[in-house]
Amino acid sequence: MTTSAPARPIRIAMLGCGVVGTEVARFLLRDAEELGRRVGAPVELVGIAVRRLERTRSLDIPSELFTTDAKALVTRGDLDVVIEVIGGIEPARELILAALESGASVVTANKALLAEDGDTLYEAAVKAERDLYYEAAVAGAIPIVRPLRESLAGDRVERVLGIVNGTTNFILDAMTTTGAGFDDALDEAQRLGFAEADPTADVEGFDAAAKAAILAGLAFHTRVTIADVHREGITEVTAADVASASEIGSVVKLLAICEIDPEGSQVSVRVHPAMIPATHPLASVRGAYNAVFVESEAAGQLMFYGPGAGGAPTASAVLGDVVTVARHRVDGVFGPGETVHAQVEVLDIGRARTRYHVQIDVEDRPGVLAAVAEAFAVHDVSIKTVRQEGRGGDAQLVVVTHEADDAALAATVGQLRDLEMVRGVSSVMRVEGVS
Ligand SMILES: NC(=O)c1ccc[n+]([C@@H]2O[C@H](COP(=O)([O-])OP(=O)(O)OC[C@H]3O[C@@H](n4cnc5c(N)ncnc54)[C@H](O)[C@@H]3O)[C@@H](O)[C@H]2O)c1
Ligand SMILES: N[C@@H](CCO)C(=O)O
Ligand code: NA
Repeated sequence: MTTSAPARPIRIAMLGCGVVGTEVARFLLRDAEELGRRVGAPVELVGIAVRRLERTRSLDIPSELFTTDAKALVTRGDLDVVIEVIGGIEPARELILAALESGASVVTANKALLAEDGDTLYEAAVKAERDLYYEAAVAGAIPIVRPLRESLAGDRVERVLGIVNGTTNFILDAMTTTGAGFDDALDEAQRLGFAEADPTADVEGFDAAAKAAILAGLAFHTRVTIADVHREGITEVTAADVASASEIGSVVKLLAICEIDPEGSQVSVRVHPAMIPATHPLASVRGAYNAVFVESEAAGQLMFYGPGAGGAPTASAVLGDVVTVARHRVDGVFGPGETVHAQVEVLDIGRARTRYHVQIDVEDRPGVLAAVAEAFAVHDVSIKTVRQEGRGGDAQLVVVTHEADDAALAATVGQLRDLEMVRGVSSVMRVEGVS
């Protein structure tokens, strides 16, 4: 009987040691022995690139691991895995490309880079015959990249609806629960540490748009970048919108929506606030949690739920990828890459179809309802329900439409605003998650 020689160690380097990196290093160092058993070879964290060494003193990580020369670390030539948790476009892109060229597989949490220029990275990984894994980039700890890329690879995904930004979900949830306006809810989110001092990327929907681009590419086997994603944030959502949603049995959520038409030739990828029925599974996603709701032909409806951010939860997703790509290195193989063969057109927002909730302040006199209904009719927008409430000499009309083109709805709203008996259109919001 012969016994095989012990496998050589898997050497891992990490770029960045911030919120996510600190937790990745902590678990990797603490659990190295157990992770090595799962991988089938010892795993060794051999270096961590940081911007400033002084900042590392307070961390419980051996000081000899740190370097400020990220380029030298990734090109040292003996690495199996490089973890990129710096974020942003450069130098992350340059370092990932250098790591792949030097023979390492890469695990990244960098949604911004993948959504802007994923192609360059995916192609470099294929050329280098190495892995590029990024479970942490979408919805943190929640397994969603791998389910789309592998588990659902034999099915036809029709729609993905995601709450993929915890900060905005926390704010909208607070507005729903307390009746607060956006500014007060944002202040509270910042005070509790759920929103950053500069909340732009979250509240303006940039973070969710990057994740939507990644999800759409995976779901529909095509290339989608952040430039293709229609984006609206939550800064314009008012307490009145939230109250109005509640009156129709709905809640307001910031959704990342990826849809394909039945012919499989056109996709819509968009991020905007929307009313969803309180009975929809996404409506019960509270606080800073994330969830991704997937509808596919054979599987039907699937929901993935959990913590979408935070150091330790995000480290869980990073380490899952590290174990997977390390196993591949031991076996001398690499995993499934991106499938981008589908020839689909990404629709302009004007051609996206959904339902709308429109709140119109009008004079309360004969002929007003008819004129309002006419404005919808001429643009081929069919009305599903109308509710009227008296307000002194004025009234408020709340119209919910059937499915219509976004451009047709915009033209309708334009015409309503021009009507002499209309005092204003106080809220326009899309309605999603209604079958
Ligand atoms: N924080 C989360 O909850 C979360 C969740 C999912 C994904 N992510 C992603 O993970 C990545 C890291 O996020 P984070 O929250 O840890 O950010 P962070 O700002 O806390 O950490 C990034 C670290 O990288 C360091 N850095 C910057 N440039 C560097 C360079 N040239 N060389 C070495 N180090 C450099 C910074 O000094 C900082 O310490 C980002 O891509 C982010 O989008 C974060
Ligand atoms: N800032 C993001 C976490 C990282 O993607 C959020 O609020 O969900
Ligand atoms: Na994830």
